[in-house]
Amino acid sequence: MQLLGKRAGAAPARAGRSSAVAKIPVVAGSRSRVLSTTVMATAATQVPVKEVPTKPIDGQKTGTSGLRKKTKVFMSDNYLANWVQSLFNALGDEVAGQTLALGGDGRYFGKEAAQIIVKLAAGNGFKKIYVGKDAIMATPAMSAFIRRRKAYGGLIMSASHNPGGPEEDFGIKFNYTAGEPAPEKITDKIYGETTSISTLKMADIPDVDLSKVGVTTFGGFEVEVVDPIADYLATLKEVFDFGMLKAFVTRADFSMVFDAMHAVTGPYAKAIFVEELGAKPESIKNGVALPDFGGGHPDPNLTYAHDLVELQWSDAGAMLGAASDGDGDRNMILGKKFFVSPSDSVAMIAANAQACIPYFKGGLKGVARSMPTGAALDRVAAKLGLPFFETPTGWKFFGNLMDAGKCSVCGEESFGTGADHIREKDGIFAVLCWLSILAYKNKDVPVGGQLVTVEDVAAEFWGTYGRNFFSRYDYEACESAAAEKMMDHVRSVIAASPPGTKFGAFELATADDFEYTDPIDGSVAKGQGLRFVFTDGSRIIFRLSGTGSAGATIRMYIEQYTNDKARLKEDAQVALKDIIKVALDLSKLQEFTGREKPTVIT
Ligand SMILES: O=P(O)(O)OC[C@H]1O[C@H](O)[C@H](O)[C@@H](O)[C@@H]1O
Ligand SMILES: [Mg+2]
Repeated sequence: MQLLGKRAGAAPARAGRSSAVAKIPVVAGSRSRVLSTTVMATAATQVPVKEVPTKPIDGQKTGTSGLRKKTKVFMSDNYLANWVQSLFNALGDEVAGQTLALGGDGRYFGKEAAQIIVKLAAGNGFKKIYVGKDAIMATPAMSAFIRRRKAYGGLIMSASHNPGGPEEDFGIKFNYTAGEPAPEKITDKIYGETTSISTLKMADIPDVDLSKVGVTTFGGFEVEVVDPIADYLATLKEVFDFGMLKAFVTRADFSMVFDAMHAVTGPYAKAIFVEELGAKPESIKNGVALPDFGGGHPDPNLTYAHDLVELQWSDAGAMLGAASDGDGDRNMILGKKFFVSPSDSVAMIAANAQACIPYFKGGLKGVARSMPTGAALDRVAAKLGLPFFETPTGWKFFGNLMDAGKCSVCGEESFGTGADHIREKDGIFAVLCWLSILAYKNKDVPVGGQLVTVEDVAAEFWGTYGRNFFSRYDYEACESAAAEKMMDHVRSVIAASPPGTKFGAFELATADDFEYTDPIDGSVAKGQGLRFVFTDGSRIIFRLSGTGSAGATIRMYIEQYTNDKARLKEDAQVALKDIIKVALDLSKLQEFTGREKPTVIT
């Protein structure tokens, strides 16, 4: 991937400085006035700029998905401004005259943060910033927006599925020109800049009213407040057959429930499922987006989306149950009394995509999954003769493959599913995929007939491919030193275990610390997870999470394959009991961490 000058022809303007006294007409909403100022102005946009002294702040290193910290930390001193200025410094001259997009998941501090970022964008020579109304834009919607509007990049204010509010988390990340999370080459550079930053370039302009769609200009700088849903919806309409979906969703014998967890997808779900596809308004649960997500933990998994799980396991359960996370990129898919493991979901989508989804009607270019993700997708790739890629954890690793036309559908065990229509994982996309599969498979079933269910789709898949039982145990907020010691111990077990070593009934084929060489740009990512692969294809993997915000989160991933027809519907925890014991024994996890039980089981 070419880093800088990616859209070289687009904006030759330079952010040179002019210290001339500037008389700058300002139109802010209905107000119109003239600012007289002696501060510097960008040559590109003729906006007055204050150079505000600042000092480096420790610990501004970007993790798996941007910078995430406690909201109070983000609100303190120049914490947010330092990071954003460091980003602009890292991008250098490239930003002058460019267009930026901005939005977030609506969490606490988002609107205030947006005002700071607008001023920094103007002060650093951008000529335009799009801001989602009320500073809102779901992560996949931002990716779609950047691509449709050919923006230079976008800033997403989100800590994803982490709780929000004054005592909880805030976050920010940068997505680049193709709508993809910034690659490590950029995030490393940003971090470098945070350690030596001395000046913030803040435009001396008033706050913008973000509650109304419209354009406000300050000299040559433009702020356009946009509907955060329209572009995303337009992209989804290019992927799916909305006519077929509407006909299915409005069937009297179909029901769905989507739990927005009081996070950003509430308004999107209303616009897409209810207004476009005709789902009943009561299909959307917790649809009002709140700055603290109603005090919840907006992570769509069996633990945190428990209201939805309870509903789906009750007699009132819908045919399709789904949930999305804080910023709308994750998804969980449920049938009636049935959970689709994310590793299976991506494989089932890939297996059915060509028949059920217009965007894929020419077939898939290739598929990819992250290393710890269960290997059902591998079997689909083999059967369909598709290129297959195994990447490290983190959506950013799919970007190059997609840009190079090598990957159409990809997914992660961490409730992420997506495709090359954008460069982020996409919760609502996954739900629309499942709706498309159900609509297609039921197209000849008369109303009142025996509908093909989510569980039937899974059973058909397992019947064809066999089943990769998968489970992930999370041990959240462990003491960091203890977690590191455990990982060191596992490394020593790997070093002492040649192929053929027996672990209980399992015979080791290979064990390593996963390393990935990007086939497109040759970049190497090391230390991406300690894995044990056994001769029957079973796997045990240990990683430390890159997204936690307190202590260390240990993730233990377990997988075992069967094509024994009698066992296909077994409960995963029962099927995996023996290998889970092997994993706990070999890692001495309980001994090192003092944890008897995981905090989350997927
Ligand atoms: O296991 P972690 O490092 O916490 O990452 C878990 C997940 O976090 C985010 O959602 C990233 O976008 C994913 O790509 C990643 O799989
Ligand atoms: Mg997310």
